[in-house]
Amino acid sequence: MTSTTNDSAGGDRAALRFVKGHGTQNDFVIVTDPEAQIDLTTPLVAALCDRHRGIGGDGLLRVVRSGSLVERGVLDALPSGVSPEDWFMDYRNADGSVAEMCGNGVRVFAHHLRASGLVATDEFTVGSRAGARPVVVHSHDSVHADVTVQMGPVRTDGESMVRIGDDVYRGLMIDVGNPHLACVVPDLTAADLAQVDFTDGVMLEDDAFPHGANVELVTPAGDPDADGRLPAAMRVFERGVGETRSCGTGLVAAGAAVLASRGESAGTLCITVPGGRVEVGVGADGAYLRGPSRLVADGELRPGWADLDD
Ligand SMILES: N[C@@H](CCC[C@H](N)C(=O)O)C(=O)O
Repeated sequence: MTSTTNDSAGGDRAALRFVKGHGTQNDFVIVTDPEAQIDLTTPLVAALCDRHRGIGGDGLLRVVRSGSLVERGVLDALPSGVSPEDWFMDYRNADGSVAEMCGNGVRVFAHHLRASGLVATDEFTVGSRAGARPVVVHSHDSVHADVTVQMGPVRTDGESMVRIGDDVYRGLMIDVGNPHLACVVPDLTAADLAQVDFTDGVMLEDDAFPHGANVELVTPAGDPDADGRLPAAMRVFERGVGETRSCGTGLVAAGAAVLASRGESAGTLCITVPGGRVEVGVGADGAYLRGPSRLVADGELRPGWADLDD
């Protein structure tokens, strides 16, 4: 990539290359910055992810060497299991806020590493703020990939409620590296789920999530398929973004919540979201997420693109 320095949202004075990709239509702007030279300010990220004045995306993935983030003071220390030479997914939400993990993001990130030649093997580790995330790239070309991510531990921390419009839903507070409220609503058909109106956002219980949370509504959708996977349908409202068409960590939280609603702690699910379908596995050793990645475009931002005052 062309290196650039950004002193503010409007301070870029060199062309900035990017790749655009998505995982089940959870879409990302990908910026390769191995030595962490870009000052990823909140306004800069928000402008890049803005669908009107920037490229547009649910989030931004910076491709950076883990050790560089520590050297530059972006991270205080390497997260658990992450080596300085590992590629690190420095994830930001569309509003510019930092999040610990992004499951769909890791699939797209791994695809980009593999397709661009930054990584030459199909199995490697991606660093994230939530820790190391081993990946397997089952197949890939320059546009398509099929990727499994080991998503680490899934922790349930009790129950809480959320108001969405006039309705209140109860769910499990689940940590998948980032916080979720996963609400299983068994009597909601897939058609009812599609009608839920997120226009006014979601209202979480006071003090339940000091750093906010992502909210999933999930409905079990019948008997296991021929591979023993439980079908389910999910919609999600993401912290720092709004409603998205998919959320990988949310899919894992939803899968764990569906299993818990059946009195089970392990199993596999095939979950449909507005943007596609993924496989989720939950077990004593942690969870995995398997699904597609698409890289759709390469581009270059023009110097001065982010000037906000004209
Ligand atoms: N879309 C992501 C989750 C991104 C972070 C989330 N919005 C948060 O703030 O925790 C995924 O695929 O997991």
